[in-house]
Amino acid sequence: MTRGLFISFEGIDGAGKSSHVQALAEAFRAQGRAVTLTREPGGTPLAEKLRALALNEPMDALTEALVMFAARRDHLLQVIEPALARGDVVLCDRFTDATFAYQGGGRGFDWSVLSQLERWVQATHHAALREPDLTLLFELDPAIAAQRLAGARVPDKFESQPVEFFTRVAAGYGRRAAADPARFGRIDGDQPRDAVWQDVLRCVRERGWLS
Ligand SMILES: Nc1ncnc2c1ncn2[C@@H]1O[C@H](COP(=O)(O)OP(=O)(O)OP(=O)(O)O)[C@@H](O)[C@H]1O
Ligand SMILES: Cc1cn([C@H]2C[C@H](O)[C@@H](COP(=O)(O)O)O2)c(=O)[nH]c1=O
Repeated sequence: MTRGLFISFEGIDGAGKSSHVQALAEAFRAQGRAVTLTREPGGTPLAEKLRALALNEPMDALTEALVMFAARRDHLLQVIEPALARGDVVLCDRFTDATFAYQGGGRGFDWSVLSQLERWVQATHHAALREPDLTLLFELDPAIAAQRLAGARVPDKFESQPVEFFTRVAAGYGRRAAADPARFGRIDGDQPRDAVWQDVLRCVRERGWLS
């Protein structure tokens, strides 16, 4: 049976990851793979309710981290693990690196507490610590990301944060990538869309997952 693959997409708000999630799903399907396309926070009815709270209601950093991990636990058990067990390619728009980047980097919440929560939440019957096989990290200067988002949509609680917040979020992502460089494909988001897409394809092809 084909082994499941777990790929997450990360970056500060406005870094330009979203359209590439759909395109990568189509590339895998064109080669005969079943794809589960999902997102965090969210991906199940319960986790989508938690998403609405997390993105709209004011709360302290620990509460925010707990809501993200509660949503993740439900999503992992209901969607991600069953899909990987079937042999699907799971493409997830954000996963745990976002909690380290936003709650750890952006909000300044304790990194070691997040690591403990990660170990509890991501231990399942199938894996001692479920993590993506590949994380595509879209990197873009926060000032450019803010310009791209300006006027594009009504900002949520995170998108309304100042550029300095996203500078700390980007540093949080950098810290996660430095700790586990083999898992990360770092993509320069400050390029035309097609060049970004070619970099996405290169990261997946060099692992032998797409021809
Ligand atoms: N390579 C690019 N060059 C210029 N603009 C881009 C590029 N990629 C995306 N954009 C534009 O930037 C904005 C943000 O893109 P997108 O929604 O894909 O970002 P995102 O990383 O998914 O953000 P979020 O996580 O907040 O949803 C959109 O208006 C999109 O059209
Ligand atoms: C998983 C996760 C997400 N966030 C933040 C990051 C974004 O601002 C929103 C999600 O919005 P998107 O448009 O779907 O990217 O939530 C977070 O703060 N912590 C997390 O763990």
